[in-house]
Amino acid sequence: MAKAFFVTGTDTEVGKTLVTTALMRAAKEVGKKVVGYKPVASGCELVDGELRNGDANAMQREASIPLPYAMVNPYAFAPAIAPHIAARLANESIQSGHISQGLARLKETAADWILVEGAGGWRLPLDEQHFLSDWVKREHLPVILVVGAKLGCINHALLTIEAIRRDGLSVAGWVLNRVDPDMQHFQENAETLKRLISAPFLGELPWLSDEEIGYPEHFLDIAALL
Ligand SMILES: Nc1ncnc2c1ncn2[C@@H]1O[C@H](COP(=O)(O)OP(=O)(O)OP(=O)(O)O)[C@@H](O)[C@H]1O
Ligand SMILES: C[C@H](N)[C@H](N)CCCCCC(=O)O
Ligand SMILES: [Mg+2]
Repeated sequence: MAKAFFVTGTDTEVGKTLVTTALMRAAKEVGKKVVGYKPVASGCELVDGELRNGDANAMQREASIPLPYAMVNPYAFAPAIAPHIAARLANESIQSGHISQGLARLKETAADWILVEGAGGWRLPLDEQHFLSDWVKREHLPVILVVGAKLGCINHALLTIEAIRRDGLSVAGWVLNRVDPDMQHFQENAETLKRLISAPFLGELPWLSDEEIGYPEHFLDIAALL
């Protein structure tokens, strides 16, 4: 039976995709078959008549098993805006049942691990009544938190962890990602986060150059997830 993890972040653009693909690569290095799932994506381009998202493309590329695009990303919206607004503009509704069906199909593959990347942060609306976190709750997925190291991230990280746990879910691990190379007192902030976060620390990604960004898995230790 495949093990699925949900990757969330302290915000949008904090490195969820970079970390998700790094986790996929790290899992493959220890012999796991891994696939990725991006249930809801906004910010997509039309390719051969199908809307495609960069995050989902990257996860499709890293998968151990070749998958059709729609299996990786069932909900794709063109504008790079909050997905529930993009859905409304497209006269579509995001159904959590359909997202569950997609996950169930991935569980039927030979994958050992399924890495599910959220959109935005933890409390991401699907419509005016539902959140993506409700779906994660329903699926009982352990959560991996990506903390984008920038001023304000301590508060965002602690509140996100509080919310995940109040939702009855576990924080399987967290990653510190240096999204801002110019952050002042990075080390002191990192020490504070490590002291205050009581969940397995999976590693720290430095600000990566164009050459290094292809190998982000070397900064992670996935032992706590195995
Ligand atoms: N450690 C890093 N070093 C260099 N560039 C980084 C690093 N982390 C993230 N980036 C870059 O920052 C951008 C945002 O990262 P990423 O797309 O992984 O964020 P995200 O949280 O998945 O965003 P979204 O909410 O849109 O899904 C990307 O261009 C990525 O390559
Ligand atoms: C387009 C962007 N990169 C993300 N995929 C969507 C982020 C939505 C955030 C919604 C919110 O919480 O305000
Ligand atoms: Mg992403």
